[in-house]
Amino acid sequence: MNFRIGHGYDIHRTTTAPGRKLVLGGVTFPEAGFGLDGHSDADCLTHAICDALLGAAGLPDIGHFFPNTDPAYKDIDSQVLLRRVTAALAELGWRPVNIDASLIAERPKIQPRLAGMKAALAASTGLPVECVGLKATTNEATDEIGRGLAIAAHAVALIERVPPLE
Ligand SMILES: Nc1ccn([C@@H]2O[C@H](COP(=O)(O)O)[C@@H](O)[C@H]2O)c(=O)n1
Ligand SMILES: C[C@@]1(CO)OP(=O)(O)OP(=O)(O)OC[C@H]1O
Repeated sequence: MNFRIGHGYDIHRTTTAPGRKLVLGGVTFPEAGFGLDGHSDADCLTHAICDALLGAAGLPDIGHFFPNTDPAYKDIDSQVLLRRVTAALAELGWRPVNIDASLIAERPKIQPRLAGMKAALAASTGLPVECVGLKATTNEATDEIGRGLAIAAHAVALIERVPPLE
């Protein structure tokens, strides 16, 4: 089989802890006035994409490869992890074809920063930017995300075998 698809989901609580910046899709939002809680930089969008790629390849999830008990991953830039996931897939003869993700965040406004986020994710996965889909929606003030207590992301990824099997 030359193509596989995968899905990933992640959610992180918002925090106003000092020094904790909001990072989504490799882009920092200093104007947000809050960050996300986590062992890494807590970039839930990038974590969901990592899991979609890993799932497509039939591999265990992000926490298996980068445990949240390992000091090596304290505050790590999740683009580093996405590059490592892409490299791990390449070792197994897989490369991403496209990714598509949805961010669920009451704020900040993502739209003005979408191009920068797509560019960062394209660079980390080796994809052309037009093969990176990204959307944002609020949860219309419902539930914890809607009250600004968390930000979540869903992602899907298609990967292909290189070289293709006969
Ligand atoms: N954090 C967000 C959420 C939404 N957007 C943009 O606004 C549009 C409308 O959002 P709804 O939740 O009312 O559907 C959405 O389609 C996005 O373009 C955003 O930029 N940042
Ligand atoms: C990448 C890791 C590393 O600790 O990041 P966290 O910030 O702990 O985020 P989470 O999505 O809960 O789990 C993934 C972890 O492997």
